[in-house]
Amino acid sequence: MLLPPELPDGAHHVPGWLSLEQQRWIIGQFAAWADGPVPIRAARVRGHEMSVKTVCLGWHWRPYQYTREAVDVNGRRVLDFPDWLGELGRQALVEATDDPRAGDAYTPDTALVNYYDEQARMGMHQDKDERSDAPVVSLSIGDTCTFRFGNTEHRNRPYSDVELASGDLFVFGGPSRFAFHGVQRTHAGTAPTGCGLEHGRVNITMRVTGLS
Ligand SMILES: O=C(O)CCC(=O)C(=O)O
Ligand SMILES: [Fe+2]
Repeated sequence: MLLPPELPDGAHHVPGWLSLEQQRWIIGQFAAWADGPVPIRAARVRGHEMSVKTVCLGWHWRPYQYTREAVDVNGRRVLDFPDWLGELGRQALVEATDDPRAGDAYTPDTALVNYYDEQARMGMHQDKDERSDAPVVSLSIGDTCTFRFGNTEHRNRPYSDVELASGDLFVFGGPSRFAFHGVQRTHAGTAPTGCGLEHGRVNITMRVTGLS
């Protein structure tokens, strides 16, 4: 029998957490977010465009800083972080951790919404531009990807390769909040019918910036 990979403390994978109807609805929102006021774009890291395209809510992220205005795109303020997304984040924490209080104090104020085409990847990195150790809640829709979740020390082993499919929830908090992670590849043609996306993968990570 193939057992799911073991994850370090603070990391949780909940397959199929979002219904197809929720996935479709979120993709409808994504289509509007991607149009602007700050259109979706590939952020530049040390002069190179990332293969992933990103649109942000609440705070605009660019390597390696958050601002209210998208100074590296068109200078406009990003859309507000929606209340429904924060509510979903609190539910996600409760269900991922099996702790009914886990969401009580969770008030994410930014979401990075990434679009991966079949070539896109994301190298191993830590999410550490936030001034908060509150958990990151990640939702995936569309094609399955191979997500590598590692340790807080470096990019190398030990790590676990997890297949994140459409509707899956992944949470990393506590001792895993600053673990290295990345997307090794996406698997073209694996998005389920009815998820709202025919090609590619959308990932939403909500975070607490700790900024005001
Ligand atoms: O696409 C994913 O599953 C992870 C995205 C990610 O690590 C990030 O946006 O920092
Ligand atoms: Fe990340």
